[in-house]
Amino acid sequence: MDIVNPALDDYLLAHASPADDILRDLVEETHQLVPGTSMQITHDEGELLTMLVRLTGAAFAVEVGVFTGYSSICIARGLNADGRLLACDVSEEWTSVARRYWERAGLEDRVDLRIAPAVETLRALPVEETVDFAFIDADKSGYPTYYEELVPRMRPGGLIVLDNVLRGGRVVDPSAQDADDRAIRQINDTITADSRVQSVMLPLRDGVTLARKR
Ligand SMILES: C[S@@+](CC[C@H](N)C(=O)[O-])C[C@H]1O[C@@H](n2cnc3c(N)ncnc32)[C@H](O)[C@@H]1O
Repeated sequence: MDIVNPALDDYLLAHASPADDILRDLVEETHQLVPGTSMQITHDEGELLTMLVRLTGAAFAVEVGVFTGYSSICIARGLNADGRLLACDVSEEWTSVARRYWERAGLEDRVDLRIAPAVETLRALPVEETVDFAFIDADKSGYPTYYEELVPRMRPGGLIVLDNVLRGGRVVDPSAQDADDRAIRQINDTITADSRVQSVMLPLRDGVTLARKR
């Protein structure tokens, strides 16, 4: 199911501030490494992340799901001067690409990569309100857990962004019942009912939720 008319999707993509050579090269290399992949966020979503990180004045950000590093570059670029990004993934192979591009973008000192199941990395953080910005874009069945680990660690006014919350429209297809479908419906309903946050779901690409801690 198209979330947005494909022609309008192209138009939207063409009307975000343009990507630089680093991001363009990363897209090309990623598609050579994983042909046909849809895992990488698109450029307009990346611009949105950088803008949101800047708007929240973030100094400490957490990313769950690095892959080859597109979203981490966008987040790290929005951090304030001494900002830090804790980046969680399980793949040495994919994040080795990310490391090269962080270096090329001059961001390697800002990113702390942890190769481990993200739930372990998140649970190892003190339960204190220190996180300014978080982006969740990893295994869909983990979203409810990642969200619950992050909310108590977000500072008031901090923002959690979740990707793929529409699952290509499967959220409104009653016959779509795999574990990921159920997890995404669960987290969408949880966030809507969660008085700790103010939330809105955007029909950008595969659906993006913004949840701001009150
Ligand atoms: C959709 S991709 C992330 C795309 C990335 N945000 C980007 O912009 O290119 C999902 C990533 O989550 C990682 N992942 C899957 N399960 C994970 C887990 N349990 N803990 C941490 N990362 C995980 C995968 O290795 C993969 O790199």
